[in-house]
Amino acid sequence: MKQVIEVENVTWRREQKTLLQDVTWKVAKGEHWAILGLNGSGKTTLLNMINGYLWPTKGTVSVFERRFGTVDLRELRKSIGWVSSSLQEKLYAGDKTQSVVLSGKFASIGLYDKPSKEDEEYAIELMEQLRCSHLIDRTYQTCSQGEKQKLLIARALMASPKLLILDEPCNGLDFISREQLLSSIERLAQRPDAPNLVYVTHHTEEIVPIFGHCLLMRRGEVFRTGKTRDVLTESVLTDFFETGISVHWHNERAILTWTGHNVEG
Ligand SMILES: Nc1ncnc2c1ncn2[C@@H]1O[C@H](COP(=O)(O)OP(=O)(O)OP(=O)(O)O)[C@@H](O)[C@H]1O
Repeated sequence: MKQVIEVENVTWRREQKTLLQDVTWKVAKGEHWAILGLNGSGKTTLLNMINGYLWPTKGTVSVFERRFGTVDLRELRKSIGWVSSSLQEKLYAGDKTQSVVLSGKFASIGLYDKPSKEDEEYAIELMEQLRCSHLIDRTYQTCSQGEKQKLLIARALMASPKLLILDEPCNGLDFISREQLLSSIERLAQRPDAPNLVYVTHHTEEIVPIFGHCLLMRRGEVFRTGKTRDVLTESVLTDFFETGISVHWHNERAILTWTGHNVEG
């Protein structure tokens, strides 16, 4: 398997609105991508399409070289982890943290099947890797936002996905928790069995060096794809945001400053 995602000339229309317009995006095995775009630019719509929850009006979508329309989507989804705090925030309130992680093995909310000893050990191992094993025996609702995000990533990893989508995982995190979570994600990418990562964010400084490629979405269209260093430049971002942007690289992360005047508050 060489290609993980192949979205070709995809258009999606809903209620006379074109929400995705001729989107082409390819992710090869081993690449980790960041997706950047303003609110409403179509990022979630695109991810829904990759998970087979939406069907393109035009164009084709293949994941793991299997074209939608010819595959069992439920089977395929077992290989895709999607971590989105807004989706899962309320679901596990009273569950023990390790049960939340373990339930990822069964793609269930709550734990209904009896896990094997190996599964239990693997859940603990993942919690250790994500530096959240100290939370064992606590209930999910008592964990902080940053701790919950780590648990949800560990949960997604329980199913050994080949593709892991991290949808704004640093939302609501304080500075330290954010840096800790980014370090966990970097360590995860260095594992020999690491899944391909897709990281959705509004903040370029969260795009750590493991994200070698970047997709810019604007108004339902692909504005630019390419190597992160070629995409996160002053000239590209000034065009993209339609206002003056200066870019300063620090620890191989792009820090943006607004220098333009044509944005109204
Ligand atoms: N089912 C739908 N019917 C009509 N419009 C929709 C539907 N789903 C999304 N939209 C619209 O499509 C546009 C793109 O939405 P989408 O959620 O993909 O953006 P996004 O880039 O993920 O935004 P954000 O960064 O705010 O999460 C928005 O204008 C949204 O209101």
